Amino acid sequence: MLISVINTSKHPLPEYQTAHAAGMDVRANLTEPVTLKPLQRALVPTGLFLEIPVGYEMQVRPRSGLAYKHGIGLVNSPGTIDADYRGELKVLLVNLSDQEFVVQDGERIAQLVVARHETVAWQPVEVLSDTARGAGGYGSTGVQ
Ligand SMILES: O=c1ccn([C@H]2C[C@H](O)[C@@H](COP(=O)(O)OP(=O)(O)OP(=O)(O)O)O2)c(=O)[nH]1
Repeated sequence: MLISVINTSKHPLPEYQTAHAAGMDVRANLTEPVTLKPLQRALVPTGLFLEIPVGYEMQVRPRSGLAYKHGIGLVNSPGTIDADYRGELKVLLVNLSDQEFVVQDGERIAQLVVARHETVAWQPVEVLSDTARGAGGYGSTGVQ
């Protein structure tokens, strides 16, 4: 699919690293590095402005390498980019490690997955259909 994009960053557009990857790695666009102390968060700019087709959303997801090696995640994982959003795409990083982490300009900080979504209209009713599960949840079938 095609997504219209304005790239005000000094970096290449997000790209798939392998032929069948689901996520495109997106880069930080910084004038100076951002230091994240343990448990600190930061809204990191990308310099990208998108027009996602109606009926689709973009999910901003963590990169497992950054998570595993440095404890870097997303506060709002996954972030949701709406089709009608015209502002700058930003990434809400959090440092979940016990050591400082420095985000460098151009660093691949997250990945972007585009997905179709439905738009719901509610149908209020008095009764829902019976199922074997009923109201069971939260481990009702066992936890192993
Ligand atoms: O990680 C994110 C999450 C959101 N956004 C942008 C795009 C999205 O369309 C908009 C609103 O996001 P969301 O709906 O998650 O925010 P909200 O807290 O519900 O705020 P709002 O009242 O503005 O919808 O902010 C980002 O750039 N990065």
